[in-house]
Amino acid sequence: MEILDPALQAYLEQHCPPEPKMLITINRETHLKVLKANMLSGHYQGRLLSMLSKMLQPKCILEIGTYTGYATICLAEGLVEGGEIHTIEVNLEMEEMIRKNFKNSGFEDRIFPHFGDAAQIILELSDKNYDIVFIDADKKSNYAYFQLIIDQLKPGGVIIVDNVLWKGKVYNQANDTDTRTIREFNKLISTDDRVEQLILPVRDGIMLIRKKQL
Ligand SMILES: C[S@@+](CC[C@H](N)C(=O)[O-])C[C@H]1O[C@@H](n2cnc3c(N)ncnc32)[C@H](O)[C@@H]1O
Repeated sequence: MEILDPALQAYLEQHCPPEPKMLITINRETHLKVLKANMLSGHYQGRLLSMLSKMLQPKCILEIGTYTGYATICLAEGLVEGGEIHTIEVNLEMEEMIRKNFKNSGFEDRIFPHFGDAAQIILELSDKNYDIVFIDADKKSNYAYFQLIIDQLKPGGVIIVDNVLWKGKVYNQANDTDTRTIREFNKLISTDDRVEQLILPVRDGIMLIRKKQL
């Protein structure tokens, strides 16, 4: 899932804050016990999520796609006093590990895990107003999630979307369904007047989407 030169990636990791101990444990355990461990955000991207969260000082965050909870904890690091993060995971087999990781994270009282299909659970959380939304689940639903949550995103709030460069395929000749879907998503966002957006060439491509102030 890397588009960057591995030597550059290693250099970036050497020059960012160290990975907290708890996250090293989750990272290692995910690689040992869970399939598709490359889905986990990892050290550098995790520190980016943490830094963005600390800069935005969110009161309420939504994450779509919990996996083993690594990014949830990174995002929780920036919550203001009394803030909360809701995170949604469809794979019920992950529940035990997710709950254990949150219990050990030091943020247990602020993290609210939800288990089920994101499209349904987003509707159940319709009373929330978000400062940050991290979209990192089934990529084909990215635009549906964007449409579902945009009205609940506060003006100035930020949506972070993972994997928007799709291993570099979006800007190459690739024409498979997944690549076309992500290309279309990137295009739709770049022509939406409600937001301004920027793609960062981090890991597999991170899009920052900021909702304009009214
Ligand atoms: C890329 S992983 C998330 C990684 C995590 N955000 C991190 O950075 O460590 C994607 C997760 O989304 C979950 N997922 C896929 N489709 C979903 C859906 N419709 N609703 C909720 N979760 C979904 C998958 O089961 C998987 O655990």
